[in-house]
Amino acid sequence: MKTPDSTNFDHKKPMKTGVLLVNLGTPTEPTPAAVRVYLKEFLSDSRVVEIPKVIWWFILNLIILPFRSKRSAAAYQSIWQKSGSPLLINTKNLTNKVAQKLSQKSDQVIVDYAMRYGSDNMVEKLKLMEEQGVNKLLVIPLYPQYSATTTASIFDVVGQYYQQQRRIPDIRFVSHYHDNDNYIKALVDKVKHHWEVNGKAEKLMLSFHGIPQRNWDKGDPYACECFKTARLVAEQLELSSDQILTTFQSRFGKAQWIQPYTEATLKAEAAKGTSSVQVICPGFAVDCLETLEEIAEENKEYFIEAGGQKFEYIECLNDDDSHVDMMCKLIEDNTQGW
Ligand SMILES: C=CC1=C(C)c2cc3[nH]c(cc4nc(cc5[nH]c(cc1n2)c(C)c5CCC(=O)O)C(CCC(=O)O)=C4C)c(C)c3C=C
Ligand SMILES: [Fe+2]
Ligand SMILES: [Fe+2]
Repeated sequence: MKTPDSTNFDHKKPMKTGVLLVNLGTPTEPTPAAVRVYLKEFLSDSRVVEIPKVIWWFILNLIILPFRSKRSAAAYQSIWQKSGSPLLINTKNLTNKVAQKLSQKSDQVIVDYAMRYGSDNMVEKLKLMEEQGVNKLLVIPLYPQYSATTTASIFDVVGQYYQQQRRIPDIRFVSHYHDNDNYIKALVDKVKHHWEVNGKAEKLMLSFHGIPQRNWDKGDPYACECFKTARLVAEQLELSSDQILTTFQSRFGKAQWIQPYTEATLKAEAAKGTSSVQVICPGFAVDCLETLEEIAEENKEYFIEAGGQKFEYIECLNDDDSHVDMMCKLIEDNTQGW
């Protein structure tokens, strides 16, 4: 029993700041069984699919999971690396470099990554923070543009976790960084570097992951933030409106998603005589299935089959120095006063 005389108070323990970089998550293996487990958790999140639970349960379990797990597993197999899923590898690499850079300034900051779905989940990592004596916590979803489907879902887990805890740290949450100067500059520099090495294509496409049009109509600011990112990048690259294409990929299901669609735009551009495009995906902090397979493989094929000559994919910021620097600055800005 603790009393005012107890000697086991922890007032003298060092105060640690924890930084959790959170990404979507990925299957543990590129097999239909592992992809099924991952998709089931992901697509059962009511932030991701807003269809009433009972109806969605039947659609998900009887139609989507049996077919999609096989199809997606084949896609994952085409990009899988020796040490695992690109999304996981790239997220770990970025985190390690950010941790390394921040450790040069302070030994009281702990940086880790977590995944919203699947392994390395957020609860596990939040517990680990607590065990290491973190009493100030900064959570950064690795989504530059806010969406309820992604960012808010991460917030939900933080809320649910601390609902079960007696002791809650100081908590800060970065809900977006779509117009952050250093993020825009990192994208601009990435494109400029690509131009220096490969020359300039006729058009630069900025392809973002889509969301349902209904979500936008109901107030999700995601599309507006994507268009703002694209506008800022185009301005700094001094591209005119006919040299830049802002599009949305990864449509899921039959409902209308935000447009223009990446696939339809590439086909239309090729058909009207555009011979070369370069594509970058600024909504993804690191390369993953949606960029390496869907854009660099599948959409490249659509463009070339429709008559295009040259299609170049420009990688995500991944663990580039510019990305590490911008993340460190974002962390410093958001831990002011701690
Ligand atoms: C970048 C932001 C993302 C938003 C917004 C987003 C919304 C969203 N996604 C789906 C359905 C799927 N997405 C899938 C993969 C996937 N999605 C994102 C990011 C966003 N999703 C990433 C980074 C990835 C890649 C994961 C990896 O392992 O590399 C998939 C799984 C793959 C597949 O079967 O195609 C699905 C399904 C919905 C429905 C949605 C918004 C409503
Ligand atoms: Fe997605
Ligand atoms: Fe996809």
